[in-house]
Amino acid sequence: MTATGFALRTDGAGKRYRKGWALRDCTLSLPAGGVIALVGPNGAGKTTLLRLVVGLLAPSTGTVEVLGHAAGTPHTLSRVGFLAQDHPLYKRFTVAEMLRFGRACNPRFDRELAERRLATLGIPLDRRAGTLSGGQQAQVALALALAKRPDLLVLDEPVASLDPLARREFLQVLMGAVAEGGVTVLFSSHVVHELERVCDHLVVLNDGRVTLTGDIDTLLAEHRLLVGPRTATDLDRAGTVVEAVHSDRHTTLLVRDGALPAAPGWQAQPVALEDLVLAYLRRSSGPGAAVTPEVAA
Ligand SMILES: Nc1ncnc2c1ncn2[C@@H]1O[C@H](COP(=O)(O)OP(=O)(O)OP(=O)(O)O)[C@@H](O)[C@H]1O
Repeated sequence: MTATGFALRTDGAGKRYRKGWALRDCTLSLPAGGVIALVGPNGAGKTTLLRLVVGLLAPSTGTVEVLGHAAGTPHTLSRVGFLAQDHPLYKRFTVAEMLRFGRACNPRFDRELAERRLATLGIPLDRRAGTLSGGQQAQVALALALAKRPDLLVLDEPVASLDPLARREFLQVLMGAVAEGGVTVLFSSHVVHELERVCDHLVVLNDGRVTLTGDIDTLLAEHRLLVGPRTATDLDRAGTVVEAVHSDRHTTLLVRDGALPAAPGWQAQPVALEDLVLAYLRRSSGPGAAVTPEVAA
């Protein structure tokens, strides 16, 4: 646990490259413990945010606090593990050599733990990393990162290049490590439909801005799909309309904290996490809000 109980707190954090802003006005409070998913399309700013968290970049504006201390300071560096995109490994090293290397670089490195994990997965220690499958390389990189016994483990799109089976196995190992306790996981992903099963918190980024964040169960409880006749007259009780979709005969509203409209013919349905994320992404990508003039009027 941290002094503040937060794994990550940012306040107005932004990062500007020469070309422009990659991340703007990012304010987050994410609790320690559990799994946090960072979701967004290509170029949304996910890698930039993760690099600020692990101290590889300094913010241009605002602050980034990790485990109760400023990111990138000695307090945090030894307690944060980072697995970059494509799980970079020294391809000519054997797995055993990489474990020795990890031990030499990190005083907290738990080599026995890594060896146990790799034995369970049937990954031989005498194989060179370059000869392992993509899924096995990802598992070796994860075992190395977990052996550092970090309080916060940050993974940049760890499953993007893996097939569905390898992805599932990777996430299982990750969840097992979280269940053993002591580590908060922050990872970025494009694969939204698997997140509900494995994540506790969600951050959605689009075009460098946070468009949605919160506890996943709470977000799903707060949002509903309201389906009714297309020509609705009483929508004033529909709460905050995140998105409105019209077919010839029906209107479907994704609402936050919204009661069913009083007009006849309306039904409420739960929303799936993937649909929720996609609606917020469409909303923040579009020219303004998703509430069409027809419905908002
Ligand atoms: N070193 C850099 N110099 C200049 N611009 C950069 C640099 N790194 C990222 N950017 C720009 O910042 C924006 C956000 O990039 P970032 O890599 O953080 O997004 P991302 O969400 O991780 O994307 P992806 O899913 O494609 O990896 C993009 O417009 C990108 O072109």
